Amino acid sequence: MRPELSEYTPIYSGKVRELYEIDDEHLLLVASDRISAYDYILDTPIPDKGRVLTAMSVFFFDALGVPNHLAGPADDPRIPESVLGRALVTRRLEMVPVECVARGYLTGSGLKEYRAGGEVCGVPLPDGLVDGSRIDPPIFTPATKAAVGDHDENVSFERVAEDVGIELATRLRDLTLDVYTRGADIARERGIILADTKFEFGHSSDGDLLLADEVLTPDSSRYWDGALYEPGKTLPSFDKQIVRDWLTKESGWSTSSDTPPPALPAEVVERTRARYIEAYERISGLRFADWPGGAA
Ligand SMILES: N#Cc1c(N)ncnc1-c1cnn(Cc2cccc(F)c2)c1
Repeated sequence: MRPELSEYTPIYSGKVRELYEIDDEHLLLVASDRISAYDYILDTPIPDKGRVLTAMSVFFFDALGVPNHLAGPADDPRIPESVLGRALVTRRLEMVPVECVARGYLTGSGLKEYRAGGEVCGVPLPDGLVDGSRIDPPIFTPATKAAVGDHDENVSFERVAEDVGIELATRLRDLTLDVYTRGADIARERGIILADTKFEFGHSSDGDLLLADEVLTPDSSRYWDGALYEPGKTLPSFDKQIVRDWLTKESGWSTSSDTPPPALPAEVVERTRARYIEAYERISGLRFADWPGGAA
């Protein structure tokens, strides 16, 4: 008999995820079906989004073999039936207050910084790069965790070293670039570009540095369709472009509108759900139908 979610103490609620306390040593990390676009949490959920992203994290935790915070399998008996498949039992860590970002392609806030000064987080880049340019080797572009609703602030490696010490900063950078590179290689072999990603790390009570949070999901990363890749052409998001295009080209809503986006039509919801499942099945080589939880 599985416990009820109400038996656990909620300790954090993010835009699309929640964190609960199971006991002194363990947390329950829950991924919702909520989707964000243009800094809004949309009214319409995407069925199975939470389960697909949880499955992707577990695939990469297993595939990359990096010491991590997972404390049980996807069907751990401590996981309530109501969130089975979209929740994981983790060890409670002392989180390192750094958003560990790796970029293998120039876009987003990195492109903005580059255009302003030819560098990203203090890392100089060659002249002449454009949106979508490959950055090879990938670069470590950390950020400080923003308050809820704010954007993270990009900072230099030197600032991270001031905050957490040079030894830990160096380990964070090396681990971030190594895990990103191996994850990007796995995705690229399947025709999907992992442009950038954000990791979080924490220390266990034994003092071990462990990879935490979600790993290489479409919510913590930018995924592009490799078949569409062209430097200089703004690349559509593999998972969110269907929603973005409907909102800005068909719904009558605009990003400059001061009203929240409208509800999504069923057809957009279903196509988006299919994109998440496609990304998971292509990258992992596994069938989403075999993942726990879902419609009884
Ligand atoms: N992972 C992890 C973790 C851990 N293993 N131990 C202690 N704290 C955290 C922790 C704290 N904030 N977050 C972000 C986060 C993740 C998921 C859902 C949310 F609502 C918020 C993660």
